[in-house]
Amino acid sequence: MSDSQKDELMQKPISRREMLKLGAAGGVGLLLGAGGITGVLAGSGMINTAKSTTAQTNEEVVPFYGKHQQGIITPAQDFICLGAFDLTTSSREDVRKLFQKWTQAAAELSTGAGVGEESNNPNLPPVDTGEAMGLAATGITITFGVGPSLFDDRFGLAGKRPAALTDLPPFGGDELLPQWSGGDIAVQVCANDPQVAFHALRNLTRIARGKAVLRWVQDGFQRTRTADPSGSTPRNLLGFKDGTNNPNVQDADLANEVVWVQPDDGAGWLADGSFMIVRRIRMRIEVWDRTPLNEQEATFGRHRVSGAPLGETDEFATLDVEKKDEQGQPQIPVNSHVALAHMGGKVKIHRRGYSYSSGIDAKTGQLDAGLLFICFNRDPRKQFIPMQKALAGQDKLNEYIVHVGSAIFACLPGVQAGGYIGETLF
Ligand SMILES: C=CC1=C(C)c2cc3[nH]c(cc4nc(cc5[nH]c(cc1n2)c(C)c5CCC(=O)O)C(CCC(=O)O)=C4C)c(C)c3C=C
Ligand SMILES: [Fe+2]
Repeated sequence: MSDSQKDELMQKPISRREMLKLGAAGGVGLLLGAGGITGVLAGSGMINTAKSTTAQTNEEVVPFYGKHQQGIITPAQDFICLGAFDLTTSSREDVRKLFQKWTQAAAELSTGAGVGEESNNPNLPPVDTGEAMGLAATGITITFGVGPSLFDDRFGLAGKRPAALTDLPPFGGDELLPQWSGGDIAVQVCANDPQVAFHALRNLTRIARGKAVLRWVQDGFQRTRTADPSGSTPRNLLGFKDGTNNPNVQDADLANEVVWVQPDDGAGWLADGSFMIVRRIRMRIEVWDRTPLNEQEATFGRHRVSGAPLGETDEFATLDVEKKDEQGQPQIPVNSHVALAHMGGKVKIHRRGYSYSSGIDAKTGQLDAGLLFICFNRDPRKQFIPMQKALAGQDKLNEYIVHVGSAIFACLPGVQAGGYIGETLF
């Protein structure tokens, strides 16, 4: 096995079954040397021999350490728990220490373990909160980002603010609420189990006590892999397949073009990181549910059942916004969501959003549900912002949605074992 094959193997989420198959074929021995399968699984975090708060077996472990943070181009897990924090300290050293502690905890949590050493001291609160005890890692990823406000005058970091970490401009139709917007730091936890995801954010919040407090938290979900083992494109709460024409960011060249900040982009410390945009977009579900099918399809520019562009039958058929029907009219309405978001094929973003459902609006009795839109891009000034400007102006979908929350974060580069997230900044 070549070094690059080994690297690729170590970066990929790998199931316990796959690891056992590899072991049987002798591949694991070759890869990791002596120690046997138990050593391999312990080393990979698939079973934890050191802590009693851990899972017995972990079906999927995504390695925490690497060139990039996980949770950005990692195929989306079933659940998200996204928290934005405000710092309560004004000491840069405190912030650095917080990131060091968070890095250690996140690396532990990523293996399916609890945080810290269990003390069993009856006179002290347990170190880990315990609700994930015995649960598998379920592909958990924890991703850290910093917002524009971190670069104000509190920490002496103003000179390091990347120009691309700009405050998002107001867009037409925005009805943003402060309780769903902004934040000094974002912690995105994704996992294939909601309790595993919640546990991680809760324990990271606990670690931050005295240094940072939660500003807002939003949970989200997709259909689970149990409901759709084939892993076809998930549907959003308006019933349409959502994610079909995402760029293939497993292609390293495309990911470098669309997602990853490059060393000469202007902020060297952020190279291999990415910009995350979060928009909490509420759907006017009750209005949509009274809308005829042909109108719904014209709104997106795609067929509801197949997900194909209008006039086509295959979900992955090329989106040709120039194509005319028999009457010489555009086959895909020019004000449809995809016609506008396509941006002539010249501007791309990597979308990684989740549906959310947060009860009802007490004033109207209507559902507070929609899309926790998340995208990653290399430079929001050239990607997300012009795209959202185009959508805010004309998108037919605007009749059925309203943006109520907004945030932008610079997701820090990945780290190797021994380092800490944010080491190039603090
Ligand atoms: C500014 C970026 C975008 C926002 C905000 C946004 C909101 C939003 N989108 C949907 C549902 C769908 N979006 C689809 C495609 C699509 N959307 C964007 C960007 C934003 N969407 C892009 C770049 C694309 C791809 C365009 C292309 O080149 O084809 C689709 C179609 C299927 C797909 O390709 O994913 C759906 C469905 C909702 C419901 C929503 C706000 C609530
Ligand atoms: Fe969209």
